[in-house]
This record gives sequence, C-alpha cells and structure tokens, in this order.
Amino acid sequence: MGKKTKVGKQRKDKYYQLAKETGYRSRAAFKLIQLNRKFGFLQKSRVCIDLCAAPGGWMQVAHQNMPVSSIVIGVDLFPIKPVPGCIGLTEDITTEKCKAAIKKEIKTWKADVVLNDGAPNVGLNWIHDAYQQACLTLSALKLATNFLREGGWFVTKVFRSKDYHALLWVLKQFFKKVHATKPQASRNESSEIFVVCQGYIAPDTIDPKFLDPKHVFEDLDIVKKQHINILHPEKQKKAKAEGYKENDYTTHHKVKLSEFLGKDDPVDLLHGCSEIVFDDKEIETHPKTTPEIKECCKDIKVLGRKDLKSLLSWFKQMKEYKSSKEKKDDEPQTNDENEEHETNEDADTEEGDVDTQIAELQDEEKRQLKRKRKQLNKQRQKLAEKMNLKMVLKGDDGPILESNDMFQLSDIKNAEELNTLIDQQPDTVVDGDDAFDDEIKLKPKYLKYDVEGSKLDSSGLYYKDSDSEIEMESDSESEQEKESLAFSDSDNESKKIKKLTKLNTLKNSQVSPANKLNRLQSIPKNNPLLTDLDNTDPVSKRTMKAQLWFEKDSFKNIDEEADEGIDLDKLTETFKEKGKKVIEDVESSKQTSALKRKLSDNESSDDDSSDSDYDVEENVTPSASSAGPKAGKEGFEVVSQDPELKKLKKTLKMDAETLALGTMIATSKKFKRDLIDDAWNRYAFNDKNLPDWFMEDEKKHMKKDIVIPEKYTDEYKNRLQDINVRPIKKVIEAKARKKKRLIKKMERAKKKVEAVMENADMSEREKAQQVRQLYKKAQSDGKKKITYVVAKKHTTAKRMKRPQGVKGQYKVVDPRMKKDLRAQKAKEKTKGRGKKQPKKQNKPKKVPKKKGKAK
Ligand SMILES: C[S@@+](CC[C@H](N)C(=O)[O-])C[C@H]1O[C@@H](n2cnc3c(N)ncnc32)[C@H](O)[C@@H]1O
Repeated sequence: MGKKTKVGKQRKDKYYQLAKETGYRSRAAFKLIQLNRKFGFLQKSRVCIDLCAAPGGWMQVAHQNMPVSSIVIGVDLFPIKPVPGCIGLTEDITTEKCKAAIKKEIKTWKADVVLNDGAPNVGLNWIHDAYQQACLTLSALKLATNFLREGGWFVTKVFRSKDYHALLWVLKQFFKKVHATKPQASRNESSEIFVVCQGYIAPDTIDPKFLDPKHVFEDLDIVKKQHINILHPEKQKKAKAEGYKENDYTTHHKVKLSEFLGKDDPVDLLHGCSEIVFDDKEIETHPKTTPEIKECCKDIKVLGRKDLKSLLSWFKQMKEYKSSKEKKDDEPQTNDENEEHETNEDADTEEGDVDTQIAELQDEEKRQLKRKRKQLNKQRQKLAEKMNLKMVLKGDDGPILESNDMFQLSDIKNAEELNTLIDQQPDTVVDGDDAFDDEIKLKPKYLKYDVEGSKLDSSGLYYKDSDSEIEMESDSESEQEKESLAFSDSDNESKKIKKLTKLNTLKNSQVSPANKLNRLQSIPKNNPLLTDLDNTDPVSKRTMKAQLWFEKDSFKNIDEEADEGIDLDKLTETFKEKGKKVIEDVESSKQTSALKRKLSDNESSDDDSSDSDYDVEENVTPSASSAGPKAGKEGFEVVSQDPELKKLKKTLKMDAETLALGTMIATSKKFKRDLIDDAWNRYAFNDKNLPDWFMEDEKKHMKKDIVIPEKYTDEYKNRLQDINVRPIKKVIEAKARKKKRLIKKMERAKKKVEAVMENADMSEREKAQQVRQLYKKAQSDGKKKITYVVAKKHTTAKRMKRPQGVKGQYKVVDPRMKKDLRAQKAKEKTKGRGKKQPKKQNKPKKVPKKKGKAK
C-alpha cells in the first residue's frame, strides 16, 4: 500500500492555500517571491527567461515584479497556459531546439535574469533523480551562459546530493557571488535549496567541460577542477598534488556533537565539516536545541550568515551548560553526606511526587482559569457584537428572573404573618422627609422593580392604571371588604397594608394577564391583604364611567349651545347618550369620501336603514323614534350593531384625510358644528315617495363638500408615509444577520491579513496586493456573476469564443430562447386587440401535395 497523497483541500500547507487565495498558479511562486525579496533581482530586470516554468507561477511573479513592458519568456516541456504579458514556449531545455526557440523570441536582446525551477520526472531512486536534477541544472546554466548579459543573475534550484558541491563549484566559476539559500516556502523535508548567482562574468570562451555533466559530476574530480581557470583555460596551472587525507575519500564530513562541543574555537571545525551528528541525548533534548538548530546541523555547508551565527551562539550556551553541570558533579561529597543522601533519597522522591502533584494541580487550576477567562472574553465579544448591531441596548439587562424569596401575596395566610412581615426592616433607607422618601423606606428589600412609572395617589400609595383592573378581576369582592374592615381599627396599620397591597399589585402588573388571574385565584380567600380599594357598587361604577366619558373635551360645550334651536337641542340631548358612537364612527372608521357617500345615501333614501352612519342622527329626530334605540333599565340606550358598518370599519383604512377630519372634529368645535349642520337639511326627515330624478339630482348637489385644509392632511400623510417606509421586523432581522455575517467574514479576513503582514518574507507590494485580494474576497457575496451571451446564428455554444467586452464567467444561451421571449411579450401586448371585429371566415388551408408515395 502506497502512501496516500493529499489532494486539493486536504492539503493544509499554508503556501498552497495562500497561492489559491491570491491567484498564483503554484505554491512555488512564493519561493521566487521570497528569493527576490532577499536579493532583489527582478526589480531592475527587463528581460527574464524562466526555464521549466509550467504551470507559470514564477512567470506571474516575474511579470508582477519587473518593470512594465518587460519581457518574460517561460519554457517548459509542457504547454503553459498563457500568462498575460508573457511568452510561453514548449521545449525541452536540454535540447538545441530550445536554444533556437528562445533566440527567436529574444532576438538581439540579452537576458538580465535566468530562472530555473526544473525538476525532472522523478521516481526511479533518489540517487538517480538527484543526478538527473543536477544535470538539468547544468543544462539551465548552459542556456543561461548563452543568453545572460554581463552582470546578470542566475537563480536555480539544486538538490543537496553528492553532486551539490560540484555544481556549486561550477557556478562559482561563472558568477561573482553565489548564495545558497532555502526560502521559507520550500518545505523543510525537501532536499531542494536555491542558489542565487549574482554578477555573471560572461567569459569570452567557455570550456565545454564546465557544462558537461560527465565531466562536472565525475567522482573525485573536484580537487582537480579547482585548478581549472575557466576564463583562461590555456593559462591553467598544473595542480599541486596534495591527495586526500588518509581513509577520507569523500567531501562530506560528519562530526560528532561531543567533538564539536569539545572544541574551543568551533569555526575551524565548522569550516571543514558538512554535518554535526547528535550523540548526546541531554543536549539533543535541551530546550535551547530548537528544530532550527537541528536542521542547521544537518547541512553546515549551505548555512547562511544568520544560521551560522545562531549555531555559534547555541554552541556557547551548550558549552556553558556542560561546564556548569560538570562543576556540580565534581563537588566532593562526604561519606556522611552520601549516607544521608541515600536515606533522604526516598523521602525526596516522595516529596518530589507531592511537588509534581501540586504542580499538576496548579497547572490544572491555571488552565481552568484561562478557559474561564476565554469564555468570558467570548461572551463579552458576543455582547459587543450584539450591541453593535443594536440587538441589545446598553443598560437593558433583559428580563430578570426574580428569586423565590420574592414577596408573594399568597404566602400571607393571616394577619399575624402580615404583622411579622411589616415589622421586618427594609434594606433601602433613603433620607428625606417627604412622602415619596417615606414610601421608599417602606419598600421591602425583595421588591426589585422601580417605582418610576407608577403614580402616587392622594393617600400616598403607588398605583398604576392597571391596578383597578386586577382588583376588578377578583371575584371575592365582598369577602375582601370584610377582611379589610377587620383591619381598619388602626389607621396606620391599614395604611401600611394598603401600601403593601398596592406595591404587590404593582409587581403583578408586570406579569401577563393570564398569570395575574391564575395567581389571584390561587390566593386563599381569607387573605387579609385582598381588599377592594374601591368600595363603590358596580352600578354606580358604571354611571361614573359614563360621566367620565362625557367630561371629555368634545362634549364640554354641548350644554352651552342653547341657542341652536329646538332640533339642535334635541340633537345634543341625544348626543349626550349617543355621543360615544358618533365620535367613534367619525374618528375611526371611514374615508371622507365613503363617509360623504354614506351620509348622502342615507339622507336621500327612504329605507329604514337604521344601521348606517347617518342613522345615528336619524334616530335622534322625533320622527324617527320608531327606528330609534330602546332605552335600557338604567337609562342607557341599546344601540344595535350594524353588520354593514362593522364590515366597513374592517375594510376601510385610516387614510390621511379621514384622520385629518377626525382631528378637526376633535379640535375645532365650530368645524364639528358646521359638519353636523351641513349634513342636516330638509330632507333629513325621511320624506317618502320622492321622484327618482329628484333623488338622483339631490345626491349630487344637496351636500356641501367638506374642505379639509392641506396642513392637516399633509401632516397625516407624512406620518403614514413614515410608517410605510419603516422596514418590517423580518427585513431588519435579515439585514442584521447579513451585517453580522459580513462582520465575521471581515474578522476572518483581518486575521489572514495579520498573518500576511507578519510574514517577513514578503515585500510591501506583495503584502498590499494580498491584503487587497483578501478584503475583496471578504466583501464579495460569494455569488459569481454570470453574463448571458446569446449565441450567434449557426454557432454552437461550444464553438463560441469569448465575446468582446464580456468579463468573468459567461454562459452562451440559445438564441431561440430570446426569440421565444420576445414573441411571448409581443403576444401579450396585442392580446385582446381586434376582438370586436367580426370574425373573418378562415380560408381553407391549402394542403401541400406530398411528394412520393404515402407509406
Ligand atoms: C516544479 S515545476 C516548475 C514550477 C514553476 N516554477 C512554477 O512556479 O509554476 C518543474 C517543471 O520542470 C519541468 N521540466 C522538467 N524537465 C524539463 C525539461 N527537460 N525541459 C523543460 N521543462 C522541464 C516540468 O515539466 C515541470 O513543469
């Protein structure tokens, strides 16, 4: 079973993901980005040859970093998908044909930089593959020597194999400076490194042996080669035969760590060694021996200045550590001490165990604390988010669950319990002499609600409008009265009881009505606190209600209008009783036009439609007594509910005019009076058997149009507009959700941006580009915009090229769809036309003669 390779999203590699996000064709692009950031060879280059370039990641980077209108030529065995502004060639870089192809493109120009990221198809065995790669690099170098200008750059990938040093040596012959480096984007486990060669020497003649793999990689030839003068091969001096050290026939030298640490001056040793092998477990597991140090020890030859520095500082630290340890060990121990040491050893181990346990517990505690803090932070963050979205308002804690020790009316069974409760000292004591302060002092500690919003009545009690309702709901009024009488001996005491009762009802007023009723029903009936504060009997209560009704402003001057004449007097009389209905009808139900229509209909018709709007006025006239309402027992009239009116009320909406009319009726007595006057005419007495033509004519002209000033209607129009413009709750919620999603997306993008900003291997330009792309992605709604293009005649969708001016994703659609749609629209336009015209007789269709015989 082979090793499973990770595909697509499974690959968690950060550069792979980053390449996907930023649109680079390969993660290798970041290697070139990092190399260029370090050496800056692309910025001033005008011509670049990218060898082994597919799929084109390096070409993209080169094009982005080189000046505008620079030339980038990419060559690969496989075709490269066109990179905008670059030239792609499909050639084998080891062949002469490839050289000719490049020459054709580059013409007389010289390249400023030659790149090579070549990796041959590998798989036989590592030694073979490494050799192939070294040969490919040499081929790349050969091409570079053909096209590079003097002082140009050659950047190549090299595998660290036995041929590495030979290759490096050759490169050093052609370039002033040769840097071997491993960019961060290159995986640690890969043996590839990148060699950046700076300042091409451009020799006039080159010994072909330098570029011949057979010669370059020939075993044991390195020493010989060191004496070849590539610039002037003819002046070559004969090498002084030094030979190899005894039993040392390789260039790869391993040194043990203990040997390395034993040296006083490690530089000399580092000079000659290729690898430091760890033979000391203690040092290997030491916290200062980081994975980077271990990695550096593996290949000393490729280390840069920085790496060497860190290796040397580590060397110092380890040396100190070793010497201090040795000192400790060397300290003489007396025999007694040794014995004591042995006896105490057990105790020490026990103590050690306890210590470790304590340490563990402490660790656990710390972890828990950290977790809690994290949770708290999360909650805070969520709350802040909600507050940002205005889902939660500052200072509004939402509904508070009251504790069970809340004051419960049902808990008090008798007077004694009540007394003990009253004797309890309140928690809150507010200084002050006025009545309000006294009330606060009396407030028991478990009453958590605010007294704001409740009013103080004459007896110094808090009350809310809903209080009376609650009391009315109690069906044991008489019993409660009795109970309250029992407590009326002492004035003070009864006051206190009243206060408590009121406070309790205040509390109950915050509970839902259903709960209120349930609670009241569950309270024992002999509870001394359940008293009806309103002692009046139900009948007088109702008459009082009626009186209150007629104390409204709209009825105030009705009595004063004595000079209105007999009819009006009667009218006002009846108004007193029926006023409520008139006002309700006028204020609440109709649009003005509907009202007018209704009024005129009723005036002119002979019907006894006693339920119409005008009916109310009709009923008050003496002649209409038969249709009038019946007087109830208590002097109240029973007015029949008009089903038509009900329907009208339901269907009619309060428009601006109706509301304005209502306002005018309520605010201007004169207007109200005029309105009634205008509706009152000689035909209001239900004259019967009038001719139809007369009725028709009267309908049009007998009523005066009501003129409503625009300032009233405008005001209501604006108000209604405001209401209509306001979005519904669902829309607000959806918007809030969208906003929340966007904020989350932006936060995620922000984190990614932070990671990009912290990346030291990227230039400012690259960072800015990536940041732009990340934010752009975060702000997009994720839906791809598709442009629909109608296919040309006789062209299939597959064959169609991208039409001009169409960007992004597009879809080619059948032209018939468009045609059909147009036809459908045209059909709808002409629908119904020519219906009235008499039908033409269809001519009989000609039946085409069939050719050939029918089957
Ligand atoms: C690691 S990829 C290069 C990736 C490239 N630098 C990028 O950023 O997209 C190595 C490429 O070397 C190419 N290659 C290998 N041998 C070659 C040869 N003899 N001539 C041309 N290209 C070759 C392979 O086809 C492969 O596409």
